[in-house]
Amino acid sequence: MSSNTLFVEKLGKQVQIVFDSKSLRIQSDATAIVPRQKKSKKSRSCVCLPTLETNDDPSSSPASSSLPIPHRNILHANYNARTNMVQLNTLVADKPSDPESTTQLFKFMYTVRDNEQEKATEFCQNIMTSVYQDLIPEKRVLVLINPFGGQAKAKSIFEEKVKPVLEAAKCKLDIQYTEHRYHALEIAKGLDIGSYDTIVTVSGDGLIHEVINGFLQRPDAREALQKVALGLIPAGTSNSLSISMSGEKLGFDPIHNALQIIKGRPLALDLCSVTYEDSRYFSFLSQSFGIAAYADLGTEHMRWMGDNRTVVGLMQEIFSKSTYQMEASLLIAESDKEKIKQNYKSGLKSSEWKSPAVGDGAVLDTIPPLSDPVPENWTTINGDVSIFLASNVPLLNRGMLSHPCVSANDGYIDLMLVRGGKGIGKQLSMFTSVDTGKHLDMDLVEYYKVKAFRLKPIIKPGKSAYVAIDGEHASAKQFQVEVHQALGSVLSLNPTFINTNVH
Ligand SMILES: Nc1ncnc2c1ncn2[C@@H]1O[C@H](COP(=O)(O)OP(=O)(O)OP(=O)(O)O)[C@@H](O)[C@H]1O
Repeated sequence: MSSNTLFVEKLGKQVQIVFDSKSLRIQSDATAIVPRQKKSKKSRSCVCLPTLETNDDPSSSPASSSLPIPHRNILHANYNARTNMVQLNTLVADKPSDPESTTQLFKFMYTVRDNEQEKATEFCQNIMTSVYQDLIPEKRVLVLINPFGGQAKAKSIFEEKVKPVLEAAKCKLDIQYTEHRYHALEIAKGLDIGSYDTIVTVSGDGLIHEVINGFLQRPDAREALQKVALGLIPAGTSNSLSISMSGEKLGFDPIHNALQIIKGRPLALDLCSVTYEDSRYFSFLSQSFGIAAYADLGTEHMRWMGDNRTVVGLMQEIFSKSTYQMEASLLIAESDKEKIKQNYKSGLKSSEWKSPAVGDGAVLDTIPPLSDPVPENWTTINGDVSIFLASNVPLLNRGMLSHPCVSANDGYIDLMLVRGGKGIGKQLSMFTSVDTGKHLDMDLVEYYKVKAFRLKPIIKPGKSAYVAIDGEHASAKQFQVEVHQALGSVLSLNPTFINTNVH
């Protein structure tokens, strides 16, 4: 695409808008001043559009002009015949050279010169076609907000940071506050899937779990999952899926996540079915037994600590030398840690967008029912463990890169296993390495790629046992898990989870 220029006016002065195959530049607008996002109701400060260099000559080279705004950050362009103005809604990076920079919403409005109305219409249409290409512009979005999520900050995060950005992209918003536990599940289960392009949760991981399960309880589960991608606005304490997609900084940034909803593509996600004797549901994050499950569930009374409570819980368990007894059987695809690392690295290099799985109807398991004997080709491990932690995401918490070789859609569950009796010192050094993923290289850490597993907790007299599925309490009875490759999807700007820099 060759560069395309529109001359417009602001306060009687000429401004030049240049749009090319990479970016949009607004030149000679010394008054590009817009209100900064409100910090409090009282303050309303202003901020100038960052410029590389000011230049008053509109015919000069576009290269020596205002800061380029990349296509990804252009939300909307429109010519309004009634007001005779063009409006350009964009996100501008606070630190343009930093790929992890925060951004702010900027709206530019200019008067179109006489006899240039047709050109202005075409100019804006061209911008919209180029910046959206095969993506859906002006998405129809169902927003579910847990008013109590993330220490009750979800509402203000949405109203103050996210809604203005989605509205600037002219998304059509239906906003619903969840009123009780499982409300989000009921909404997803009864959703008219032809009415929305995406369903967005403003919450922690709990609401995401409910939406996925609501879809999977429908007779048209697969169609629902294919048609309505999930969108995330992190407003919980851990936000495990969000940080696994965007990293610990951007994974908590509401504006980055709003952009992900507007400009993201469906990133296919492996989901797991979890089956007990009398129930079956789906998990998108983790299945845990042992001290990590205790850290999640036995520390609810320490919620005021935020995500630090899990670290405190782990320390309690290590120092009290806790172990947990179980019988587990694994359908192992790979058990060699070096091979797992090599496969992860080569998968990351050749990463392309993988489409969510196609199909229709309900999602059935392929492994034998729980009442059948364990198949002969499964590997059984009996005894005491300190950690049995299966995951579909690399980062289960900030600073907890427990599963550095997870791929979003390779069709495997990553299992980290630490057997019992490994000593306080070794376990402590494992936990101090888990933030970088280096614990993987320690002998006490076993790491498997599995297709399915069966786990039977054996509760020791006088002791509690915890099973956590997606960080929530689950029954400590026998259950089994099977992974379903690329069954779900979430809107993402990247075709993979974060690069965990495995060596
Ligand atoms: N109005 C409501 N009243 C009570 N519970 C609710 C309501 N809306 C949602 N919930 C429940 O709150 C649970 C937790 O929600 P969510 O994951 O959004 O927040 P969080 O617990 O703060 O996040 P995290 O799991 O990351 O700590 C969900 O399981 C959901 O069922």
